Amino acid sequence: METSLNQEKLVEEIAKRVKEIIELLGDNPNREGIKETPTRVAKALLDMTYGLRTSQPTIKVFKLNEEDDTNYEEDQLILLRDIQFSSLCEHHLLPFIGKIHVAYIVGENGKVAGFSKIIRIVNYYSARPQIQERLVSQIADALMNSDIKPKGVMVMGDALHMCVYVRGVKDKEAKLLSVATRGIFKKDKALVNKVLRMLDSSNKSLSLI
Ligand SMILES: Nc1nc2c(ncn2[C@@H]2O[C@H](COP(=O)(O)OP(=O)(O)OP(=O)(O)O)[C@@H](O)[C@H]2O)c(=O)[nH]1
Ligand SMILES: [Zn+2]
Repeated sequence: METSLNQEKLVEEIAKRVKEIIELLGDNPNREGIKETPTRVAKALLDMTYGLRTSQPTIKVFKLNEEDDTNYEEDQLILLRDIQFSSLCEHHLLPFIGKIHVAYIVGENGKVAGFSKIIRIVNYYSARPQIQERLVSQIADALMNSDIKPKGVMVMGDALHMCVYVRGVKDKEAKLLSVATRGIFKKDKALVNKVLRMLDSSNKSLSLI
């Protein structure tokens, strides 16, 4: 984690530059309403990019069948849906916000990931300048390379990009959907479609084949 000393220095240095930007934009950075803004912006930027300065959270795993004799289904499909995320588009440093869905097939070791740890991974890779396609790929790789050693992973992002919403083309409806597949999901299109149906059984157009 960042030390508070580093954090204070960073806030100070970034705030200095934000103050200059406010001036360049034509506002008075010393007026009452805005004089604390450079510090607030600096803190917000640091908060939204903490993933650049910290290491990836550990994915705690549990072994199915460790303490009981339940006959767990082989190749169990696990889907975490509707993980809300916000990230910063690397082209404009504006937020993109939406949902990430993560599916995986339990590997031969019978290990599963702690639910919250996957959300921590989503948050971690979101907390940096990003593009959505890289975000879903990094989450997929983090799970594939973790101790759960799944047979496959599928990560889907569904987000509104503020750089498209508030500026440029100003499209307020367009959402970007991106999917990263690893392992068995690369070969088994029926499995991919099963996940898509689970995510939205009412929207048949989500089918990829
Ligand atoms: N594929 C993808 N594109 C993104 C993402 N975030 C932003 N973009 C796009 O990245 C592109 C950057 O294009 P540029 O032409 O360099 O930027 P620009 O002049 O601001 O483009 P406009 O947005 O069209 O005004 C734009 O088309 C953005 O919509 C993302 O996560 N994935
Ligand atoms: Zn952008």
